[in-house]
Amino acid sequence: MLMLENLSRRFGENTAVASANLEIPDGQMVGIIGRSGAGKSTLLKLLNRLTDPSDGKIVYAGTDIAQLKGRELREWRSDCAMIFQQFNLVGRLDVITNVLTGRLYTMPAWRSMTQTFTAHERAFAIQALDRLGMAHTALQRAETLSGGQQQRVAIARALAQEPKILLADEPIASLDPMNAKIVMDALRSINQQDGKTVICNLHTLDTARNYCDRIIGMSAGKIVFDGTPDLLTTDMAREIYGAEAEEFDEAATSTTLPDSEAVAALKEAAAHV
Ligand SMILES: Nc1ncnc2c1ncn2[C@@H]1O[C@H](COP(=O)(O)OP(=O)(O)OP(=O)(O)O)[C@@H](O)[C@H]1O
Repeated sequence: MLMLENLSRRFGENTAVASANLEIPDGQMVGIIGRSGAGKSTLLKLLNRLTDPSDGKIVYAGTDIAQLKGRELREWRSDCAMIFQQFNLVGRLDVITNVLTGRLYTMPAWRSMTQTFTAHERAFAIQALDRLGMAHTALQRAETLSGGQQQRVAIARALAQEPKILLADEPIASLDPMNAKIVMDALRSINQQDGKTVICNLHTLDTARNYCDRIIGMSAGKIVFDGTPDLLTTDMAREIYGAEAEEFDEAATSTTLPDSEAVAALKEAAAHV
């Protein structure tokens, strides 16, 4: 169980995350939605301590994560793998080396400095790539892959960390719909087959509805919705996405497109607010 207790992060006068309280049981797939600037990325960064809280607690299995330092903090970051919108691979390195860097967290310091990997670690990395359908690219330079392929490698790298929790910050925002589906299917399968907690920031409401057990809506740093997808009403979506959502709704009623097509198109547009 991951618990946030009155967790806040301020940047000067600006409160990016305002007193967040959440309990996330192990094995849940959670989608965080909200407008640009709502505080979604900051919340994820707080979870793996890429940024430090101004106030409050993050508790996992009884440990206050906000207090960790040194080796314990490194171990937490290893338990809590992060996937980014821009993949963050090292382009000039081959795919397998990129995946193996996911193991660096778990190695003794001398081995991580020399970056020597055992046969077992290499086999593990290939297995992770194979799971994402990417084993055949193991020896290719990462920069030669498409965006969708790079994101699959980034997920394999996260798996190589053997994390307890997978955090994904807009994992499909740079991808076309087909690759977005492949990446979201992969995250859902890791969640369901391995029982890992997956928490992802998502721009598209539909994606959150289709893939997540639970949706958290943020607005101006606050959690304004927390529930199952079926509880997320149009009114609530409007509160989360603000005025723009209303404009999209109004446009939906005046469009000449057939209803279902119009709604789908508008939802897609609203998703990118
Ligand atoms: N390092 C920082 N320094 C100052 N302000 C920051 C910093 N990081 C985030 N903020 C501010 O905190 C607020 C929340 O930002 P955050 O990136 O968490 O939002 P978001 O919901 O993830 O937005 P987006 O969907 O555009 O990524 C914004 O007002 C942003 O300007």
